[in-house]
Amino acid sequence: MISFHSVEMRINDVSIIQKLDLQIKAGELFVLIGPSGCGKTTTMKMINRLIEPTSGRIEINGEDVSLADPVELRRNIGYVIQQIALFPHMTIGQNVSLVPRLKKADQAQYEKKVDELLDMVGLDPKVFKNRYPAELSGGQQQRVGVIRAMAADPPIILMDEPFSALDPISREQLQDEFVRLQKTIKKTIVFVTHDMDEAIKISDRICLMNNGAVVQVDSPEKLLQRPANSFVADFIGIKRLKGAQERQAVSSAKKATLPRWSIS
Ligand SMILES: Nc1ncnc2c1ncn2[C@@H]1O[C@H](COP(=O)(O)OP(=O)(O)OP(=O)(O)O)[C@@H](O)[C@H]1O
Repeated sequence: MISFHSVEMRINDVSIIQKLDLQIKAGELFVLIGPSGCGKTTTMKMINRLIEPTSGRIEINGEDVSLADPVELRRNIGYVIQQIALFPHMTIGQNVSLVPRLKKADQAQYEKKVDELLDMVGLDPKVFKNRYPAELSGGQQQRVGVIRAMAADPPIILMDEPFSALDPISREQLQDEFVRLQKTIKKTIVFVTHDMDEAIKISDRICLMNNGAVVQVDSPEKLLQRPANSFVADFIGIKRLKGAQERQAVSSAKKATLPRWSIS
């Protein structure tokens, strides 16, 4: 369990995060969503100490993270960001197994693990394990980034808009694979997104933030059925409408670029 106790973050006297109290349960997929600049990334980065709070306390299983060695802490917390940076001179297999190798895990065991992980996200290990990142599409690289964060089997994974650089169709595919994967691995995942449909599809609970504060934390069903106030209702409505419009625009553009004879 990750818990925030009256956590505040200020930069030059400007309040970025205001008295945040949050409990993220072990094994849940917890989404942080809210308008741009509301403090989602800051909240997430305080968990692995990439950002330090000005006051308050964050605990992981009752241990104060401010007392943990940051390097050791990050070794046990997977981290996936929007622009996955794979090492270009390493094969996909080497990229995925980097952390277990650094942790001196058993060679044969992690070879097997890499194959299993590649399989889980629909990348045939026989085809992809020995390829280099430049030989993969953006969506395939993003899949590798997701499983790389899982290779060392960390109990917690932080994901900051991991699918947002993808086109809507690849994004939906990867979301489906991710939901299936999480059902098997049951990690504690904190996931930042701008996409309300994505949040509804993948999450156990959604935390909607505004101006550095939590507005509502609930299951997707409850959030949709019982928004706490008009800000929540408006946010859900506007975000879902925009998402639908974006998907429609991409699908129309794809149709327009297909040869005439392939349109049924
Ligand atoms: N180093 C910094 N110096 C000054 N202000 C900062 C700094 N880092 C973040 N901020 C401000 O803190 C606020 C929260 O930023 P944060 O990146 O956490 O928001 P976010 O909700 O993740 O935004 P987005 O959805 O646009 O990525 C923003 O107003 C941002 O401008």
